[in-house]
Parts: sequence; structure tokens; C-alpha cells
Amino acid sequence: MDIGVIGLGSVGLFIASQLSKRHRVTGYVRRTEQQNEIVRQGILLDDHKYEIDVKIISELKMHDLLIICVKQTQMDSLLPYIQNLDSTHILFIQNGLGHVEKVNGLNHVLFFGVCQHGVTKINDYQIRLNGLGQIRIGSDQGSKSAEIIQQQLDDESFPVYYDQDIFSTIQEKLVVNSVINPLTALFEIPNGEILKNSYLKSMAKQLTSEAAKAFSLNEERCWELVHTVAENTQENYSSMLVDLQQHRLTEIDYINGYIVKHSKHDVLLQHFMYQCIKAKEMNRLQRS
Ligand SMILES: NC(=O)C1=CN([C@@H]2O[C@H](COP(=O)(O)OP(=O)(O)OC[C@H]3O[C@@H](n4cnc5c(N)ncnc54)[C@H](OP(=O)(O)O)[C@@H]3O)[C@@H](O)[C@H]2O)C=CC1
Ligand SMILES: CC(C)(CO)C(=O)C(=O)O
Repeated sequence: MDIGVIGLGSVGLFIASQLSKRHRVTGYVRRTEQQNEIVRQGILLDDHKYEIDVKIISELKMHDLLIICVKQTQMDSLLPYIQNLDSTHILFIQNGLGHVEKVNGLNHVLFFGVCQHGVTKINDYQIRLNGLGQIRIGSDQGSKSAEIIQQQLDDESFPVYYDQDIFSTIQEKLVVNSVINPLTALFEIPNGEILKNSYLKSMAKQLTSEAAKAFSLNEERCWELVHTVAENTQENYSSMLVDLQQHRLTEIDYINGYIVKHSKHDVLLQHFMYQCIKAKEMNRLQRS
């Protein structure tokens, strides 16, 4: 397939590198420094070098499939480029929610996915894989085309699954992120600490319960997921903590903020966490 990957950060660099083994891949970036680095160095992962074409986003053209790997906070700047394209297949890979409503009117065949790999960007062309997971994709616009895309992307070393109920999977991931991300960002700790400190563990349980209720999800299953993810990524720093440390906007509006905005139940703790991170975000952005 001819695939365009938009946004070569941690996730985009990883997906582009893995798909380049079997597909023609073009990466789209917004900075010429990054374009030049990838042209010179390729994408580096564990001593392997992967070569892809790299273009600036204003040069975006049609591909069989476009995979969008920008953050929720960066989606608005991207939409005009996608709106202007002839109809094609587009797969969105984001944490949180907000993007689905935003893009639903687009004249393309839309797929949504979650990335369960843990990837860290070392620099503009180099990444580290902290744990191989999987990518799950699905759609509400007909399962046939989602299954065809899944089969094309799936590979032994890069598992991609078709998920009949992708929106529940996205909600479950949102619940996990609404617990681990703000707690670790607030207390400036690696993910595993929320299970080791009994006070944090109790807060994590209460946040999970509220978030699960907001989406009418099973509380026990959600707590199991939070537990498993915190354990499997115990050494990692959450993306929210890293965003704050690097004085960038976090995805809080699309995670806890989304729950606060859409829940029919009281979500006082989620709201409190939301305000804590917004306060910290404001503080960091004012100092940068
Ligand atoms: N990292 C991880 O392990 C995981 C991340 N996720 C989710 O995946 C999504 C992406 O995360 P991640 O890769 O970590 O984020 P990054 O911040 O590492 O990458 C986002 C990239 O998008 C680029 N970008 C932003 N706007 C545009 C634009 N208009 N055109 C082209 N490129 C653009 C940014 O460029 P620039 O560098 O110039 O700003 C950056 O390289 C997020 O929703 C995240 O929550 C999900 C699971 C795991
Ligand atoms: C799963 C987790 C919490 C891993 O760090 C993540 O998705 C993030 O940091 O945004």
C-alpha cells in the first residue's frame, strides 16, 4: 500500500518505521529541520535504520491510507490539509476523545485506533520502544473496509487487530489515561508509583470508579486495566508528565476534561484532577 503518516513524533516514527518494511511510506512533518534529519539519518530504532520519504505537511497528497499521529491538541492545525484532499481512507490514532466528533463530517472513510505500544522519542529521528503492544482499529462506517485495512497493516512484528467495538476500547483507554496520567503528572512520578503508594492507589481506584461510571463501563474491568497498564509501564513517565516537563500543552482537555464535559453522573474527583493539571499547565506555560 501507499501510506502517508502525519506527525512523526513517538507514535508516528514508530508506525512509519514498522510499515516501511512492507509498504511505501511517506511521513509528513511540519519542520524542515526534522525533514532534513530523517532524510539524512532515516528513522533509528534499536540499531535498525528505516528509510521513508519525508515531506512537509503543506505538500500533503493522496495516499491509499493516511495515518494521523498528531496529538489531540494539534488536530485543529491539521484539519484544513485533510479537508482539501479527495476522498481517501484515514486512520486516527490518538489517546483521549474529542477528535471523533471533530472529524466525523469529513468526506473520507474514517477509522479510529488505539496504540498500546509504549514509545519514547529520543530526538527528531530516533525512538526507543519501551514495550511492544498492539494497535487496535475499527470504524462505525462498515466493518469490511476496516478489516481489509487491518489485514494489510498486520505483521508478526507489528500486530494490528480489528476491533468490532473500537469506541468502547477507546473509552477504556481514556479511563486508564484519566487515572495514570494526571496522578503521575501531579506527583511527578513514574507510572508504577501509583500502585506502590497506598494513598495514590486509593486515589487511583476512586478516579477509576468515577470514570467507569461516566461511560457505563464495568468498574472492576477498568481497575484491572489501570492496574495492568501501571504495572507494565512502571518505569515510564506518562505523556502528561513529559508534556508538562517540556512546557507543552497536555491532552487533559481530551481526557479528564472530556469526562467532565460529557458525564451525566457527578465526577467531582475527575474535575478536581482536571483543575490541578490545568493550573500546573498554566503555571508552566507562563514560565516558558
Ligand atoms: N507516546 C506513546 O507511547 C503513546 C502515545 N499515544 C497517543 O498518540 C498520539 C501521538 O502521541 P505522540 O506520538 O507521543 O506525540 P508527539 O508529540 O511525540 O508527536 C506528535 C507529532 O505530531 C507533529 N505535528 C503536530 N502538528 C502537525 C501538523 N500540522 N503537521 C504535521 N505534523 C504535526 C509534531 O511535530 P513537532 O515535533 O514539530 O511539534 C510531533 O512530531 C497522542 O494522542 C498520544 O496521547 C498513544 C499511545 C502511546
Ligand atoms: C499508557 C500510558 C499511561 C503510558 O505511559 C499512556 O498512554 C500515556 O503516557 O499517555
